[in-house]
Amino acid sequence: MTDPRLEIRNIRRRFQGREVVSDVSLKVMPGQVTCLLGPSGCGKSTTLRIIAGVDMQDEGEIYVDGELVCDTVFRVPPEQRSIGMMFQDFALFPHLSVAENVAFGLNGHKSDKRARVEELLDKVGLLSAVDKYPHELSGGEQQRIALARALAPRPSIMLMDEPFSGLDERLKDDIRDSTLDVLKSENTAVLLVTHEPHEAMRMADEIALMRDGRIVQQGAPYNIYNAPVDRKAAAFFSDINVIRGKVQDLSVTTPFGKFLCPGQPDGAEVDIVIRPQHLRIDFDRHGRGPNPTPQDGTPARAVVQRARFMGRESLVEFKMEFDGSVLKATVPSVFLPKPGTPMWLMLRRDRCFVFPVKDGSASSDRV
Ligand SMILES: Nc1ncnc2c1ncn2[C@@H]1O[C@H](COP(=O)(O)OP(=O)(O)OP(=O)(O)O)[C@@H](O)[C@H]1O
Repeated sequence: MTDPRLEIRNIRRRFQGREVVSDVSLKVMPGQVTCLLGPSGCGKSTTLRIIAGVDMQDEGEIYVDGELVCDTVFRVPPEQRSIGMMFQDFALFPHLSVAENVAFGLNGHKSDKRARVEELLDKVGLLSAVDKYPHELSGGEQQRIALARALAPRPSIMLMDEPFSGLDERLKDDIRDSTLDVLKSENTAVLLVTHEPHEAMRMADEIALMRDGRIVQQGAPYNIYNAPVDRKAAAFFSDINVIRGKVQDLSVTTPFGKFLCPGQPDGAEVDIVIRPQHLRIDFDRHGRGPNPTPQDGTPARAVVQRARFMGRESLVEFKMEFDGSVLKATVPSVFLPKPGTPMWLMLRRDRCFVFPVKDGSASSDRV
């Protein structure tokens, strides 16, 4: 098996006695994009700065292609780590042309440098801007030039810290996709920091979900989304519904019948978590609903509280007849039943997550 292009092991960093990076380990393979995803202040940027060599860990090691580049005694200087960087403010040099900006970190023959500059400008779709100056370019174009500049010296690793945050919301997805194409064509190993789940899902081969200085879950976007490690991890990617119950004889009673909770002792509290898109809605037939099915379980009667059109989907809030709790369901396209309409809800049991309630996890879903 090939060595990871980048590997960090057991990194810790403390500021004024407070640990902000706690035992973080991860690997990035060549040609792979790993996203370090988490809320503001969880330690993402600090981790990236340590890898770049502009900050120093208190414990742990960093390896590039299997070679140690930094532990707490040995340290390869940042400029010798073959690491490219793109941070939030990717400021180009205003007095240099596009070509000069991209060539900035390049050594060697003038003709070789020019060839590399043109190759990269072609890849980012801005060969025609070669002689322009940064002020003549839009924000998105400047971002693409900054990407070309960072990639020009062929770094084996690219570190990107919220590189799209300054861009117009409507441009972001296009620029993310074209950036990804360029990064893949260069076979660079990328570690991208973001607090936006959508960005991580769109860009990443692998997501490392970070919370309070620790990586709490790591895996392919599909797995992180569909098998979250806990309630907060589920809530980071979408709105969630939470049905809390107490275990009795290995099961919990809910508006949708009994849920099996193997391994949970009597009296233990559990949260049954379901995303709004996994609730199914059916019509009321004079007080009767659809028949139970093995997959959807028992339907539960509910009354529409309110319905809103959200653009791609409609969000409908229901009050459950069983216990007065409120559950949210999303429906593709336009579905706006009137408040007070009785309906039936079913939930895909294979899409529910059951988590034991930990002390202190009562109300907040902040990751
Ligand atoms: N040089 C420093 N001195 C003291 N505290 C610091 C320093 N750098 C970062 N911190 C603290 O460490 C914690 C983690 O910061 P960091 O910038 O790594 O988080 P982040 O997840 O990247 O957040 P954001 O997305 O807001 O940048 C924060 O509480 C921050 O205030």
